[in-house]
Amino acid sequence: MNNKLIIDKLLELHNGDQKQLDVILSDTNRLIVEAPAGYGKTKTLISKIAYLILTKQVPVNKKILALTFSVNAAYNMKNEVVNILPTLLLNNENLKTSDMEGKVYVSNFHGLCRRILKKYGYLLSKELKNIDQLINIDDSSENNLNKFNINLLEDEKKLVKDISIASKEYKEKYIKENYLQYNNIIKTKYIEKGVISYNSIITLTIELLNKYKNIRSFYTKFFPIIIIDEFQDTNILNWTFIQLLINKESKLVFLGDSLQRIYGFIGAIPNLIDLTLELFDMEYIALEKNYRFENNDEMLLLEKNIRENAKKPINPSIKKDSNVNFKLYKNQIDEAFGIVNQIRELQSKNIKCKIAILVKQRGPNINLILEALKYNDIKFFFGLFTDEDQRYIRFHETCLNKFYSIFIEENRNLSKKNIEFYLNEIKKEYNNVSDAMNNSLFKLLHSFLEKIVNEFKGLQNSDKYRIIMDTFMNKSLRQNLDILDDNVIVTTVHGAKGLEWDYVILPDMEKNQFPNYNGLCNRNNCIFGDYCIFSVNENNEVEFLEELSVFYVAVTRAKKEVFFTASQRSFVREDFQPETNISCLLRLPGINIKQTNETVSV
Ligand SMILES: Nc1ncnc2c1ncn2[C@@H]1O[C@H](COP(=O)(O)OP(=O)(O)OP(=O)(O)O)[C@@H](O)[C@H]1O
Repeated sequence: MNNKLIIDKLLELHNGDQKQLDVILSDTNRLIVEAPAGYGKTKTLISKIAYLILTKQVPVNKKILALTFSVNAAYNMKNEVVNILPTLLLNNENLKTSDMEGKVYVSNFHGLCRRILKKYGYLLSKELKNIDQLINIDDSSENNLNKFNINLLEDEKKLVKDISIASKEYKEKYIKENYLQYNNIIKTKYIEKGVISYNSIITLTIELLNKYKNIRSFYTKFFPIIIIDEFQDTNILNWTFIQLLINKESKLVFLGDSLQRIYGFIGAIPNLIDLTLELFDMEYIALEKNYRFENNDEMLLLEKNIRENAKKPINPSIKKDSNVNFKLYKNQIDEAFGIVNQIRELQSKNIKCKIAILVKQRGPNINLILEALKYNDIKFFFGLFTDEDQRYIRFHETCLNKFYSIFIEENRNLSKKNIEFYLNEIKKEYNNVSDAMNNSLFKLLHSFLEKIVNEFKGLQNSDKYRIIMDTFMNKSLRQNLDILDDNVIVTTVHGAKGLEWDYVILPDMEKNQFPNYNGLCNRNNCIFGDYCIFSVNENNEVEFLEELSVFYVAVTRAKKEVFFTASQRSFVREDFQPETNISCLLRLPGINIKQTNETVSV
């Protein structure tokens, strides 16, 4: 088919953005694309995949491997590739999109490893054939081991713990020297109890590919093109694994933003983009235009100034200050009611506007905010589950088991009737108990299944089943917050990654909260005083950048405006604490808080 026509269509779809086009059309074998939030990385990546397929750059019987960090992002990507293909095909009768969607395998790291183990894992342990039935646990917590009666000897316990620490602290040497021993523990003690750990899904795949060169060589050839989105979040296990699939001929495209590395605490490798540039002698393209804040000078300036602080933390070069909305309340009860007023004001201008209240972590203050929202009849979606939340984890296990028995074993299709039956069966498991958490989880599940049926129409049934089961296995329902019809959502910054709302409200902008105590505030270099003026130096720069990344991700979720709030007095365990200070993040160079002291009548 005529490449010129495709390129013209891509130019139109990308509004003539030459940098994005450079990425899409580039034929280099090694490419890194770096760009801040909202510069169109994902959009560009989708077009690149479509372009590679349409211009027949994916050999017969081979696939593009497109990996990302979250399951949801992976499947949205696949869906968008399927949707864009017909647009680019320009009614070319000879090419069918159904023939082409099979040319890309989209997944997250765990999904891909699980698939490889399902096929060939029996070479390491027979039971891995049934990997879908094994319960996935995080074995950094001894409680989880006890829960499944996994009895480890003292030295085994130590090894399990050290592997988890090594993966979080990117201790590559330790992992290379000890992962086989760790795998042996999994094979002999976990699997017989019907359990597998998240880390071992990767380490077992590493063992398999290292031991069986023919399998490794098969996958290396099967995936001649490897694309990784959100590359900055790759941890040492993922990185060790993916390098096994790369050979001299592999075409690599990695996209990311080093400032959005917010999974440092679970081991995302620092400076991975720089390391990889050197290691693979990659070509580098930076995208140049911010589309999320295209017509919003204030947000553009705020985003730019935060980045300047990340670029040169000690002496950032700031041309112009960004004025931000900040309200300081007497105490946290006032803050909660102040947030209610803020929402009312925004909704009075546009009742349908989308608002997110994002918190760094769950704490007493957010409960006050939830109470105030309820008291004032403001409808909201409760999305404060974390990946460690036992109820959240159990919900996914229930959904997976029921899905397996109803749709896989009984071979039912995803009809409206069957989905309704399935949802009712899940509710029955919960004795129809409806509290805030259950209601949210039911709603999330319902919306997620509706999305698969209505929006993912173009995908084959097998793909839809895989998306659903992968989502349950990865405990990823919360990554679907963006499809809810609720206008107000309360969630964590980590839960909001990759999503966007019209307005974002960030409460708790106080010392010990954001940044939190363990992150920065207990460091000697933080000068507590009337104001927390944080001075960055080489001893605290790493921690500073971790906090700044979370702050950056939180701020850039707002398309229109972000509102910061804080309280003078904090309300912890029903006791008032001494005066708090306003977060040092709000007094970074380049950020000017238009502070108003608010009093609220409750
Ligand atoms: N060339 C373009 N023309 C018009 N809109 C665009 C263009 N590129 C991106 N956009 C829009 O800008 C928004 C942000 O794009 P996208 O999500 O791809 O950015 P991103 O760099 O992946 O952001 P983040 O890092 O926050 O995930 C989307 O709504 C997208 O459709």
